[in-house]
Amino acid sequence: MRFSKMHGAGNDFVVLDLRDGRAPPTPADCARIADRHFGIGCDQLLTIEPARSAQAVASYRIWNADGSVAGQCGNGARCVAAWLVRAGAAPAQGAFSIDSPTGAHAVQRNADGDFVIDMGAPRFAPAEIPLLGFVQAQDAYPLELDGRVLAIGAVSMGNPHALLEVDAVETADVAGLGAALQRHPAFPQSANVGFAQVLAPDRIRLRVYERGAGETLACGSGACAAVAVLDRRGQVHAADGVTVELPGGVLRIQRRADGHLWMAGPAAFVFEGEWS
Ligand SMILES: N[C@H](CCC[C@H](N)C(=O)O)C(=O)O
Repeated sequence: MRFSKMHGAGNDFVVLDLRDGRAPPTPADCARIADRHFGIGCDQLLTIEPARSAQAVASYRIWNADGSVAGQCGNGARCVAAWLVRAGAAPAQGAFSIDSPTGAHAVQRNADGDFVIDMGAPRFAPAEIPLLGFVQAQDAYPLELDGRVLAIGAVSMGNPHALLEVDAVETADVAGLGAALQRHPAFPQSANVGFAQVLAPDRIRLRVYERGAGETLACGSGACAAVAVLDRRGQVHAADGVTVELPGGVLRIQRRADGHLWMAGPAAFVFEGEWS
């Protein structure tokens, strides 16, 4: 089966074209493809499939490296958009729409050639994250972890996110705290755990310990989640745009008048291949 290897700010993907209706790989196949020694290697596998909504040019689905299914992938959405343009299935400069597992997303192109994706409105209601043990949305939730009570932000971008503020991302215990929070009973569907350092109202640094993949070099929905939580706390001004510096690259997130977060960033092709 032919595949494309791509990345968005270092978050890397194997992309499969299933628009002919072929069945998607099983979770076990996804994990094998994602394996960086016995397979091709990627953080997530993306399948491109026929559109599910009338206005979209195609739809996509997302599997993490461990074979688990995800509801959203921001870096993956930009790579899907770039893939569709190169395949001639979407306009190179105009706007179009793609269907993610959790809804349709408008796609635009900015002057730098980056893809700009409408990632939708953040969902803060605990029931939508999901987050157990709380009813009302809060700026931070007191969660006990290893005998300490941490103030955790939580939000859904179509997938669950937790957020910890840190003084310096370099020294954050990303793997330790990330894995522990993913196992916390408050997150019944686990979570992508972001570690954010606020530099200014328009600039943050972020590392993300992703559900089903571990720490990645970038997480698009995680960048949106961090900006959403910090914006709600008044620590960044998302309406003016926030630059999110991740280990693999830079994303720009802006809240528009309708409350949706639009994410701009790169999408790169690395190579094409044949999966036997
Ligand atoms: N690990 C995520 C899916 C990939 C998200 C990330 N790669 C992005 O760019 O948003 C989850 O299980 O919800």
